Amino acid sequence: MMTSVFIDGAAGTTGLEIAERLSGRSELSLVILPDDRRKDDAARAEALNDCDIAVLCLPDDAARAAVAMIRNNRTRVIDASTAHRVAEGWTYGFAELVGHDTVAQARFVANPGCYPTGFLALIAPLVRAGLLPADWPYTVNAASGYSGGGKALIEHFESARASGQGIAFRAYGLAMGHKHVSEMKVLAGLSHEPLFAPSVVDGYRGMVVEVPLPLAAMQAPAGPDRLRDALAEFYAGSPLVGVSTASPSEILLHSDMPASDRLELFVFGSSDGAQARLVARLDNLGKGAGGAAVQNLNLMAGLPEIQGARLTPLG
Ligand SMILES: NC(=O)C1=CN([C@@H]2O[C@H](COP(=O)(O)OP(=O)(O)OC[C@H]3O[C@@H](n4cnc5c(N)ncnc54)[C@H](OP(=O)(O)O)[C@@H]3O)[C@@H](O)[C@H]2O)C=CC1
Ligand SMILES: CC(=O)N[C@@H](CCC(=O)OP(=O)(O)O)C(=O)O
Repeated sequence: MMTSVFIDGAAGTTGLEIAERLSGRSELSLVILPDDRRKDDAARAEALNDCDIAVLCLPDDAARAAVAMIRNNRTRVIDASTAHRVAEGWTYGFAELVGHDTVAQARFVANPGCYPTGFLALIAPLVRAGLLPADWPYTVNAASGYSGGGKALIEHFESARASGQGIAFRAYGLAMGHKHVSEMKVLAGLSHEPLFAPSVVDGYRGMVVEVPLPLAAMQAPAGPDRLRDALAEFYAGSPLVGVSTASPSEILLHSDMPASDRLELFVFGSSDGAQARLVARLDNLGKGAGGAAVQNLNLMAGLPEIQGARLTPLG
């Protein structure tokens, strides 16, 4: 049976990525409003109520308003925004962590944030397995390509470059309280909010999310090798998430990285096992947004999770 999919916000950075991945798929009928009606609430309400699955690629307030426009008990929703990630009645759309069947059966799915995708992929399975403590105040250092901030940040970076005042690195979230901190805490089952230090670099897409661990000071029961093995076991068989056993001396983001829906995890450790650096590399617009939305959509539509996925290596 054909599944009808409406992308609300299809002219935005995430919306365009999802539309590209879905175009040409014969098992889906894609609805995108023309430019002159894409912000017309009557047209949006009609499309939201007519489709089987609505994918919201909107700012948080507009996403909440879109959900309120749904007047039936049938339309299913995938929300790419932060609005519903820890909200009651919503399923957190990280199938590898919450279970593929849980996503497949859900009506309301909140797509994970891009940074939390990296953090949770590393930390949640290890805390669950009792290999890392739930009550440690974790630190998250991360660098994102500038498409992570949507059209406004793309314009900011590209106009700065054009004016000869290009930005190589931007640290932000300096007042703490970034909007991604709650989902990191809740979905990893932590007692404390992580200390989150995000930044943006001069590349369009791609991100590195790192969690440094002073394992000896934490009195963690496992060393780096055991943490890596546990992650490899947890993601064994996943077509999208891989744990690297190679030991690269650097983790790179290229400024012209191709789109990819893959997520790569690394565990580096000191020779005495006292310290480790857990690192995730992903495409903020891939597994961090558009790729995750397509994976969730496939599951909800009863299709193979990687249908239409981009499986290009990130490195
Ligand atoms: N960029 C990323 O890497 C990631 C983004 N996300 C989330 O995805 C969502 C979309 O982000 P992103 O694509 O980056 O943002 P953009 O700003 O690039 O796109 C948002 C789109 O929504 C449109 N829009 C705004 N208000 C309305 C409205 N009331 N009705 C219809 N359309 C509206 C905008 O219109 P206009 O073009 O006129 O401004 C724009 O096209 C956000 O919630 C973001 O946090 C999640 C993970 C990663
Ligand atoms: C580089 C940059 O600005 N990134 C965005 C997060 C992008 C994203 O993940 O959006 P969600 O909040 O919907 O998850 C930020 O830090 O606000």
